[in-house]
Amino acid sequence: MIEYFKPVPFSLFRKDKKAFGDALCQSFRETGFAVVSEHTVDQGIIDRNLEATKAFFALPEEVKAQYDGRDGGGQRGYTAFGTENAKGNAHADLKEFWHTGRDLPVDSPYRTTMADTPSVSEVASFDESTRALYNALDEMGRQILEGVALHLGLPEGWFDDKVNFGNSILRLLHYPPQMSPPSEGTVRAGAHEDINVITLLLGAEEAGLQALHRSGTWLDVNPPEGALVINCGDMLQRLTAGVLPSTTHRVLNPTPERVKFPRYSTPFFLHFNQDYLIDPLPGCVAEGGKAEPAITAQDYLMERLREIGLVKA
Ligand SMILES: O=C(O)CCC(=O)C(=O)O
Ligand SMILES: [Fe+2]
Repeated sequence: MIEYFKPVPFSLFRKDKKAFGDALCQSFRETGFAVVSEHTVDQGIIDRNLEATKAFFALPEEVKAQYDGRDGGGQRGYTAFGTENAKGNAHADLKEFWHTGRDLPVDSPYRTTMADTPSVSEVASFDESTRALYNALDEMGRQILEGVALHLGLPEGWFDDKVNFGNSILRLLHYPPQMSPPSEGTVRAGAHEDINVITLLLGAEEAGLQALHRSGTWLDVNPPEGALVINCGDMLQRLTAGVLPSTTHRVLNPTPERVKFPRYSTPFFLHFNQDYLIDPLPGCVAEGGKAEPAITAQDYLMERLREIGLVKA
């Protein structure tokens, strides 16, 4: 029997980057997902972020509503419970979330499309601890992409100048406890694909995350304590002509024993720079991939945000 999501230790990256990239991408090719153990994101940074996350979501609804990011397509700040729906899904997900974006230099040309993140005054450590986690996951993602580049036969730094000012987003997710059963057909997160290049996910130890294998089976993604879940998004799929697939995934409602427990998970959606033209890699097309027309990261993002209801058509 195939063992899906066998953790790939990040220590291998330091010994042999190509071997790390191959192990990671072998898992991506099979399921679109991989689990990375021994990652180097500082535990203190993770803990401080989680503490600030819990404090923020515990604030009164009207306080959180001051940070509503709906005008900007939900790309920064707060999105209330019951707002986002997965593409093609009639029901909104049973979650609320916060988005922290990149802290750009004052004179950055990317400011025209990338808004600042609101500062949260009610939780003293919020701005600092979310920024620290954003930066740590940004760096971790850059290193993961070195492995991906080597696997694809590209120079190891190939992604560096294509993601260094990317519109990457740290999402703090809160799925509240479900003391009474949710209405028919609603789930914590409906089946969807991620839009970005890769996603680095912390906090998936609380069960519920599943990935749809191409055989049609939903696979439980149950990372060991302290591991990172990494998955390919649509932009990486498009770049690799489908060789590294953006796999459909969802978060199920808790089992009866776990209904009292909230779920806090933290995906970091790593994006390309907005002006990067996503053009399929010739090597992947030669491998038998299916090429789609080139599109800029910004145009692609807007197309997808309309589909999930965060930007009105
Ligand atoms: O909460 C999770 O484990 C996954 C969340 C997710 O897939 C998303 O927000 O895109
Ligand atoms: Fe997702």
